[in-house]
Amino acid sequence: MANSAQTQELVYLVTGGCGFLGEHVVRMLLQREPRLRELRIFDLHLGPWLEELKTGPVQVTAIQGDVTQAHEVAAAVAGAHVVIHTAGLVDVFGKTSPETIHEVNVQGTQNVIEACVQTGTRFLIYTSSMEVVGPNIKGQPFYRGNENTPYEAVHRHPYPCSKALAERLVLEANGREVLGGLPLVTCALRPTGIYGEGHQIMKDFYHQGLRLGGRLFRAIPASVEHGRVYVGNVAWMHVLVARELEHRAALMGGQVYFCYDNSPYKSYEDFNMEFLGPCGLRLVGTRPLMPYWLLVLLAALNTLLQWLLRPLLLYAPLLNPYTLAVANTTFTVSTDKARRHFGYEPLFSWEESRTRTIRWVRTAEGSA
Ligand SMILES: NC(=O)c1ccc[n+]([C@@H]2O[C@H](COP(=O)([O-])OP(=O)(O)OC[C@H]3O[C@@H](n4cnc5c(N)ncnc54)[C@H](O)[C@@H]3O)[C@@H](O)[C@H]2O)c1
Ligand SMILES: CC(C)CCC[C@@H](C)[C@H]1CC[C@H]2[C@@H]3[C@H](O)C=C4C[C@@H](O)CC[C@]4(C)[C@H]3CC[C@]12C
Repeated sequence: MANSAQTQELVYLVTGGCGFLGEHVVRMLLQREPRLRELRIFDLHLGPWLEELKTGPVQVTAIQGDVTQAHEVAAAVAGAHVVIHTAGLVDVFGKTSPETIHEVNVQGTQNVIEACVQTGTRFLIYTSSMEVVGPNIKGQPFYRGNENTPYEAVHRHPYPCSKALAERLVLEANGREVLGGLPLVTCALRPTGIYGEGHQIMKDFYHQGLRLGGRLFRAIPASVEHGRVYVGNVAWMHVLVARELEHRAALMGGQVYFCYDNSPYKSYEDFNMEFLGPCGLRLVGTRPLMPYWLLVLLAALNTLLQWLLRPLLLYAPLLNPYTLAVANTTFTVSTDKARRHFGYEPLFSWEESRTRTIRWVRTAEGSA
């Protein structure tokens, strides 16, 4: 909790503060940002857990609002020193229309930028995604790449398209004059696949394994490496960037940083087994049990079914051509840019991240 010996003067706003990552950012700020006076949490859906935070030394203000509504965003931003914009529609399963994804992720981000400019907020941190880079539509591998690795970032899917556009808006806004005449300082953080307490897809795989008698069946070759990063470390990076942006504006303004830690490079499924294994699941097969062409066919069939069933119900399975392409393409990051620019070191070791995640999966056992 905040050390009362230090002056509590800062007001932070976290958009999407009730989401998977947002909640970790909120809790991390309360634990590790002693200069915080007020923490505003802006989200479409407010969680009941916010109540317990309201008894601490920092004023916690919960704001139910929609980033697509410019006036709601401006009211929430007014008077904040720092905005951490994590709100977004994370949908690669076709649950939402491309128009809605664009509206929330792109227009919502534009609204946040304009609110900063109009109200005089100088520091904006945007939660971008690895998918701004890739995997691209050609399925080219990105192997242990960094922020400067050349890669043909071409997308068709609405989610990566929206994240790429929003990231560009944020970076281009760096240096814009805000109310009061000072320049806006922005930067973007690009997590790879985040895991940890609250990771819904991990829970879905867990329950699917339980339904299948404690087994999951390998679908993707073990050689396809997938970048993963622990949610606590992603949150810590956000807190550090927010803290350092003012002092290192010339260096950090307009920059992108991949989020990384010491989580091992593994295939998506093998990585999940690091947690699901100790919870009693087994991954069957050292090689994929189905030929890849059959997975491609099933994924295409799912797209067709989704389209046919749309008037009746929402059919949004995990497997579709896009998720298959992402899962089947190597995308891993190896960089130290965050350490060089703002002194980032992961707060949680791999062992601790793993232990915490296993503990969470176990507690999620009965909550299908
Ligand atoms: N989960 C990942 O693996 C991952 C990886 C890279 C980047 N990201 C990015 O991190 C951010 C957070 O992702 P997450 O996994 O925590 O997702 P999440 O869905 O758990 O959280 C997003 C939050 O945004 C809120 N939100 C959605 N639409 C809103 C709107 N119109 N107005 C206000 N709030 C709205 C949601 O209610 C939710 O609380 C997103 O921007 C996402 O693109 C996530
Ligand atoms: C082929 C099936 C058996 C397996 C399907 C797994 C699939 C649902 C997983 C694989 C990779 C996952 C994505 C990856 O971790 C990174 C991100 C970036 C982030 O911005 C949003 C989430 C997303 C797209 C993950 C979604 C689920 C994916 C596609």
